[in-house]
Amino acid sequence: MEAGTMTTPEAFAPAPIDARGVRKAYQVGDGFNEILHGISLQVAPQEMVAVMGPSGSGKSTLLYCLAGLEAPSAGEVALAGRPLAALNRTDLAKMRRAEVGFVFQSYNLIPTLTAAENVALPATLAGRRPDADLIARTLAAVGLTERADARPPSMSGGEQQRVALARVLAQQPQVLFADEPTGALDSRTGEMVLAELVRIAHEPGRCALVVTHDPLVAAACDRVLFLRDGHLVRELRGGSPARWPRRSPRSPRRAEPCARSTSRSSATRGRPGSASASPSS
Ligand SMILES: Nc1ncnc2c1ncn2[C@@H]1O[C@H](COP(=O)(O)OP(=O)(O)OP(=O)(O)O)[C@@H](O)[C@H]1O
Repeated sequence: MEAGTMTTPEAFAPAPIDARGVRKAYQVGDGFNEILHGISLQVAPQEMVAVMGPSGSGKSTLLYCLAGLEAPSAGEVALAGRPLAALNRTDLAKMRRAEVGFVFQSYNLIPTLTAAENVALPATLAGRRPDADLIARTLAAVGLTERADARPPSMSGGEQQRVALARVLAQQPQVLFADEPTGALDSRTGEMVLAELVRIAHEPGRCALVVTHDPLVAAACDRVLFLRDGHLVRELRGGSPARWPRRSPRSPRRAEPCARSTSRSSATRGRPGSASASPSS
């Protein structure tokens, strides 16, 4: 298998997440530093895929490019069959609100809204009347019925993460992206969140891509992709820790220069915790 290319069997097509030759470069001084060197991957309907790799290998950058939160420097990304490059800002934002859910380590909750109002937010932003029954059901699914009227500053990190998850459940997105979704949680809450992610990802017409360092999260996924130095270097099915590589995969060949590049600042970067990671973006 050529480094940087991961394919899904034909039987799974069409893929709700479809990336071809994705490159991402940042301006550094007078030059560019390419972080992703031509990544191709597909995630099939009802599939949950983990992306693992060393710190700095480009996992979050990849997730942000796939989710439409950052524009690739080159290559193509299609979500739910729609090429992102063909969408203007408004349509991209609309599509993200309607079809894409985000679960990040920091929860992007609005502190002045109650848990229930935060869960209702994607519907409110999309101009729909929130479905009170659905909101109650999703809060119950994450064990937060009693906290529906609480506001995020009065909630624990685990509770906030579960509100964020309930918001995604209520949104019922076709494509779910998660960045270290259990990273800040105690093991019991982490297991609950993971179980919900697995359940959502395996519903008809849905899928999930999860960036994680956590072997338990990866083990719950259908496939694990390993990223190293901006290349996809290995793919394992079944997510079984017993079959993971004990040594780091061999470094791939050097990247070719990228076709075009973009710069960004941390202010515009949609890192977890920043506004651009919110469902309102
Ligand atoms: N705005 C930016 N400008 C320039 N370089 C950046 C920017 N954001 C990230 N990088 C660089 O891109 C590389 C990959 O970062 P990224 O956060 O995607 O890695 P990661 O695999 O998710 O790491 P971690 O596991 O530590 O979160 C790093 O070298 C990082 O310094």
